[in-house]
Amino acid sequence: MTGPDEPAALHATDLGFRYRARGEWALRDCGFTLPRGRITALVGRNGAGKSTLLHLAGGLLRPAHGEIRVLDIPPDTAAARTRVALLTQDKPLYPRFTVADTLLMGRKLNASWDGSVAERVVREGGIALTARVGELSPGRRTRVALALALGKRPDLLLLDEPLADLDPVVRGEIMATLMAEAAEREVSIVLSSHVLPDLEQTCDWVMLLRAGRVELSEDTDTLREGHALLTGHVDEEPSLRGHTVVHRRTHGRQLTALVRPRGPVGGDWHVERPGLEEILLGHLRDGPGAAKEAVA
Ligand SMILES: Nc1ncnc2c1ncn2[C@@H]1O[C@H](COP(=O)(O)OP(=O)(O)OP(=O)(O)O)[C@@H](O)[C@H]1O
Repeated sequence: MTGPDEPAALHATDLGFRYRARGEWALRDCGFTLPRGRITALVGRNGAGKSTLLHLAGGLLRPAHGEIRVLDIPPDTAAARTRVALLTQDKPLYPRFTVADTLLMGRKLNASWDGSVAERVVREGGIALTARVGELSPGRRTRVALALALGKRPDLLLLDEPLADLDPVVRGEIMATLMAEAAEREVSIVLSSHVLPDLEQTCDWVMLLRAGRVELSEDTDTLREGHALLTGHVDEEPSLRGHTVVHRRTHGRQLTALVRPRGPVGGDWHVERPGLEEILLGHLRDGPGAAKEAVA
């Protein structure tokens, strides 16, 4: 976790939201700080609350409870609208506009517009400025929407599943563009994604939501160092008492356990350092909050 005085990209206190006054809570009791200058992966099962959180951060929704701040200011202010760009899943673009028209609209709507950045992002995807947006493939439309968001020169970029409809090559290209932008301008990026393998090389902070609550919010190195993948005979299992077993599976008499050790682990285990994907999958399958999810 970051300290309370460190500048935050996103900061929430006791945040709650429900879509209808009497409906289920989509987010509840969320308190977290995402540090600035990082690429944060927002992960969680379907319906965990990722889009809701990004919409709250983008000022499209208002909290029913608690508070969320972006770059230490409220999201529904003019200052936040200038400094924060949100790319939603539906990527609202005008299908009859050409790509050039779309970028011109970006210039007219944003005082801080940088056409060279937007054009570079479009050009890198081999997209003609004369192409009509409605005739582009979904992946190319995503790139145009991203160009519009980056051309705004935001300090915080919120991306709701930007990789969902892209092939692996384009996903890699988009992630490279985002990383370059983050490194060059220290843009803070928060992106929700189900494509775990793509997050390993790019994200340096992870927040995992489960049934509307924050289960993890950590630096990825700390997360890797804090987990161990143990393989051994099932009879060794009692030695795991007192440690957090995030996920376990057996194959015959062999037990493999993803563990968050609380001190030295006894027993006769083969110990490996798991990758980020393995850690996140373990938590998503049945991390500590899984029982709560089952009844949510
Ligand atoms: N417009 C809406 N009206 C009512 N309930 C909604 C609406 N949008 C989302 N929800 C509910 O809020 C909860 C959180 O949904 P949300 O879309 O934020 O999850 P998510 O993690 O983004 O899911 P996914 O990975 O499927 O996109 C879910 O229970 C969902 O059914």
